[in-house]
Amino acid sequence: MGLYTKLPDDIQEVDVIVAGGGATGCVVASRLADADPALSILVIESGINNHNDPMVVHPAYFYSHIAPGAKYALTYQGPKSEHLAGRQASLPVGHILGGGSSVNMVLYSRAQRSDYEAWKTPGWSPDEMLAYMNKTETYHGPDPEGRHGHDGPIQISPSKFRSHRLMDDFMAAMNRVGYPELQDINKMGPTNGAMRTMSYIDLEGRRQDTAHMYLHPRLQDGKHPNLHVLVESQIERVLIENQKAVGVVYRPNPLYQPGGSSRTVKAKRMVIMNCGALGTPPVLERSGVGDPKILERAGVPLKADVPGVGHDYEDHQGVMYVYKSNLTPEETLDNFNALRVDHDVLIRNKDTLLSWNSVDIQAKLRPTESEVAGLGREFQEIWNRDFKDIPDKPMMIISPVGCFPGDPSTVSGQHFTLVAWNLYPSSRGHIHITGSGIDNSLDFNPGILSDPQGTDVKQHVWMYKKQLEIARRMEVFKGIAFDLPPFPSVSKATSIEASGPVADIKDIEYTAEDDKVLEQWIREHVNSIWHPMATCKMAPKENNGVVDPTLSVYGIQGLKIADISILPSNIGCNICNTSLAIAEKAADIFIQELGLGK
Ligand SMILES: Cc1cc2nc3c(=O)[nH]c(=O)nc-3n(C[C@H](O)[C@H](O)[C@H](O)COP(=O)(O)OP(=O)(O)OC[C@H]3O[C@@H](n4cnc5c(N)ncnc54)[C@H](O)[C@@H]3O)c2cc1C
Repeated sequence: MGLYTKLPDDIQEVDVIVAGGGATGCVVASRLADADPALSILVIESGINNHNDPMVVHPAYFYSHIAPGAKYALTYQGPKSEHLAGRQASLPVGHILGGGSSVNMVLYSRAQRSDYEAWKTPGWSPDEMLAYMNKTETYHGPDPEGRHGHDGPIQISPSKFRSHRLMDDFMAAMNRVGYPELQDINKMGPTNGAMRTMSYIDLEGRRQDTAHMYLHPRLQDGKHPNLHVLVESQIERVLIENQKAVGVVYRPNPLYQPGGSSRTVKAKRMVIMNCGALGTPPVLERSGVGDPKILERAGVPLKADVPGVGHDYEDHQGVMYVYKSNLTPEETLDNFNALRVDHDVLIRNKDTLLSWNSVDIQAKLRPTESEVAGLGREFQEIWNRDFKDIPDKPMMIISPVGCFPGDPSTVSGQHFTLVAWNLYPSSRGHIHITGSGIDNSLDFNPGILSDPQGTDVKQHVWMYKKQLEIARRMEVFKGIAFDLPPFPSVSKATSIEASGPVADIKDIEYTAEDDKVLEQWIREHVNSIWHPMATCKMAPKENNGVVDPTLSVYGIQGLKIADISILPSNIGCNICNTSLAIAEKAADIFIQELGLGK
């Protein structure tokens, strides 16, 4: 048992290898270890150990994880894209034990009932998934309808710090534009309104990543002698013999241990892929599992013809709208992010600010029928097909963020940001290998706004207008801090600031010409909102599926996937909750298949 940076020589073979120790990998390994302490399990994680790291434990450090050069994240960059006005989209993912759960924004957010219904997969219905969501959590919010878990390992609590003026003001502005406050938008019921957020933190305000909540306690309790965790080590490929996964080849990660050489570990019973939506497809392809054309181009011998690998990448796409405000430095995270306060003192004093992810409200919204009609015929068709008759399906999430989302030392004054992102874009991307080695570059294209009908950008046109109407009705609003789209000077769209009481503000009117300008501006500003998924879908093989409902990779025995890459289709939320539920469900499947715990 133990956590290693170098695997002891005597561990040459285990029962199960968990490839990737991120949000899902830590859950799967822990549940298998509980089911049978005699089962030998090896988790192999590319990043470093996260144990008690203050930058992990305190959610206020979130912005350091998405900043350029972030220590605990890997940034994937797409190609220059005409759909993004020649820009390259970039996307950080967790690269540390606990993966995304160690670096994410700790926002607790669940998918809609209709999301799981759309999967149409036996065993994965909304109610079956709800049981697994509940298994992960101990919910400290009001739960009159019994929709949450109350004895799981992950605590869900409100932040100990709130920016009250920003929070209450945003909620009041939401009401003014017609959206109600809801007690719980995460109960898998109808939603078209806003709630005060809950976070993946305990009552002390500490992050609840899956390494700290699942893995570390089992490594330390003396009851899981066969649970091993190797960090700072990259899986190069899965070893496949006679169409069966029999182990992995890994190497010390040169970022932390330069000059190391590759080594093989055998798995007697199962290899479980948990490298995430951008990590799992390249490992499969280097192992010979994927689209024969891509493998041939990369010089990898084919082991299983599974064309869906790395295909159909989905994500959420957002714009951050930054506003000047009359907030005080005590009401935003800017001083913290700009190191204008002494972090050691905050930590020593257990300051409540450390528990704050800067987001106090999350709203899931739908446009009205007349707003839909205003977005054109093509969008109306998408709406009629995908949204109209599914009333619990939101089109956007919007949240007020209590800080400047870049380097705050480059600006003066206090800001707030409205982050608005669309939930079910039609655009698709991909991630593939270009060569057989782990150091060969990846062909990654998130495909943002690349849908041929051009309706994703229309969603953003609606979101731009809606978020601006909300911002203008906030008492803390003191003008925009982003470059206004270059509307014609005579356009009414240039008159943002209104005089008089917020209750009297009228909506801005836009012309068709304004909308064209807006579309181009959105292409210049939109980016991924850090939710890569669906690159190894659970779906029939002929529909680009990679795994069946038991999470078995088509054509290879003993090879499973249990991370967010298996999502059959997009979900209307931040995606950690669904990742955790997938991991819990996966563990139950594997425990049964392995005949454990009998
Ligand atoms: C910046 C950011 C903010 C987010 N905010 C939120 C939020 O507020 N709320 C929410 O619900 N969700 C959020 N998410 C999403 C959520 O964290 C992810 O959906 C979740 O972590 C996915 O789990 P996973 O196990 O599939 O992948 P990951 O958690 O990414 O784990 C994959 C792991 O595999 C490792 N790995 C990859 N390749 C290899 C290899 N070859 N060998 C060995 N190890 C490898 C990685 O280092 C990583 O630790 C956020 C994500 C990010 C990146």
